[in-house]
Amino acid sequence: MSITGLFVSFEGIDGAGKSTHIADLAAAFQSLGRKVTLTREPGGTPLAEKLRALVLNDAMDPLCEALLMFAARRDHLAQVIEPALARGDVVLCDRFTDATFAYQGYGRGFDLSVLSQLEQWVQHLPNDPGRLRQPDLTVWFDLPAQVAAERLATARVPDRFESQPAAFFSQVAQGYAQRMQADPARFARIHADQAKALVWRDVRQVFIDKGWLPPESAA
Ligand SMILES: Nc1ncnc2c1ncn2[C@@H]1O[C@H](COP(=O)(O)OP(=O)(O)O)[C@@H](O)[C@H]1O
Ligand SMILES: Cc1cn([C@H]2C[C@H](O)[C@@H](COP(=O)(O)OP(=O)(O)O)O2)c(=O)[nH]c1=O
Repeated sequence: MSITGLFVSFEGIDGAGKSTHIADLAAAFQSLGRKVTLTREPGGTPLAEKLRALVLNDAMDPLCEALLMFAARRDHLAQVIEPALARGDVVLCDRFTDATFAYQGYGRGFDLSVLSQLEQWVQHLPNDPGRLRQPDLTVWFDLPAQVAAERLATARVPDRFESQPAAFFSQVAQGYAQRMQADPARFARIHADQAKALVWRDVRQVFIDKGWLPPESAA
């Protein structure tokens, strides 16, 4: 019997807590005997990691930024995500296309219709060009921009996005809210302004409710 692959993306402004919980989810799936592909965007392949280094560090205009995000995504889908899903893996991806709409679209103010067109070109399914590859579930860590800034102040050296002012992240958060409104069935919104253990409890519950993790395996 073939196992169905699962594609889960994790979203939220920088410092929202995605990385903190993705590793625990991977462990929960692995303890069930599932093979997990843990990956991230921009990045996930040698080429896409090179594009990541450029886009996080070098100054460029918003179109260039959007094109590089989708170029990295194209390679990532072809080399990592599609093969992993075909094998039946659980793919846990730290950010995907919602981030491009939220950061380049709502944060930078770039034309959303151009982003939609790029999404069509890059994400059509190899065997079914009429359909787009989208995550089966997107976990959105929703955290006020001010709280995220406080967490990051002590956590790491900021990159080109992390050094943006709180107003930028409020726009990005609005972008995530719009994306969720457009496709509510795909999203699970997590109230990330809680202690880590409570955020983990809520994240875990989303997967239990989907029937993807049994309650006892994730305790
Ligand atoms: N619920 C939480 N409460 C307080 N600090 C947290 C919480 N979740 C994560 N952090 C801390 O905030 C920082 C950013 O978390 P991280 O998981 O790297 O965010 P992201 O991957 O979304 O950018 C880290 O130092 C992390 O330890
Ligand atoms: C995937 C993606 C990320 N980004 C930005 C968001 C983040 O600031 C940055 C890198 O994301 P991320 O890997 O989440 O960084 P970190 O682990 O350091 O929090 O790239 C975009 O602007 N557009 C995109 O399409």
